[in-house]
Amino acid sequence: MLQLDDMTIRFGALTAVDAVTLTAHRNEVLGLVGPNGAGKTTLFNAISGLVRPTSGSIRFQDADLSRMPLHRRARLGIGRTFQIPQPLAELTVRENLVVAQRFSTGRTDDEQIAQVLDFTGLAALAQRNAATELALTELKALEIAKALCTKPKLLLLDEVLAGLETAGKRRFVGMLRDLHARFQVGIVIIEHDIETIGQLCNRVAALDFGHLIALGTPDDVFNDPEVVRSYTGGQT
Ligand SMILES: Nc1ncnc2c1ncn2[C@@H]1O[C@H](COP(=O)(O)OP(=O)(O)OP(=O)(O)O)[C@@H](O)[C@H]1O
Repeated sequence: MLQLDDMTIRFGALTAVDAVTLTAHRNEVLGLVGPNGAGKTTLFNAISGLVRPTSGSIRFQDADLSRMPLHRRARLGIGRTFQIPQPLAELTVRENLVVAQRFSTGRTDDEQIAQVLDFTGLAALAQRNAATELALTELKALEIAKALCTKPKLLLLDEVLAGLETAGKRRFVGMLRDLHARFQVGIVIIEHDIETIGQLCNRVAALDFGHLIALGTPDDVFNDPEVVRSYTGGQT
């Protein structure tokens, strides 16, 4: 479904993503792990169109994304969440969803919005101010709701569970599993919590200094000596 081929992203002298070749299959849940600064968010930015790769290619369902603007990628079915929730100030929860949906599909689908509000547990908060009246878990649910409203085929989730307590995490893992089954959407998730990755992902890709250093089942990847070394800084 998504194919990165030999993709490199440089910021001046810094190589943030280094010759990464990686496929996310239709409907799979792929984890993306690696220490801080490994290049995970930059990889998402390149897929969603915020950053242009220095070289290499990105294909999504046979379309070449390399030079495609942001909104066209969203229209093709690529949805994403951000590490820091970014609700639009002054707007209600529902209005945030309308804006996200219009941006990517060009229209408003009230039924879909109602379904998504319901699914993410935000229906009772639909008229609240999104920027000032939501708790952290609700803001995170809104991030997912905004992405779901765009009717994605592939969801890029950037540390969507970070900062949640154990019970909140458990609830979100359940929601993501339901979402995957109900909306038939493929997921790539950046996540630091090994247990969460194990509960959600079929496969995991590990990055270190921009390199893809391991790819396989969660067990294989987290037991890979190079992955362990990347997290411990060589002190094993
Ligand atoms: N716009 C930019 N300009 C310059 N350097 C950047 C830019 N964006 C990211 N970087 C650098 O690229 C490297 C990879 O950053 P990135 O945010 O992709 O890492 P990450 O794996 O997502 O880390 P974290 O887990 O901390 O979010 C880092 O060294 C970062 O400082």
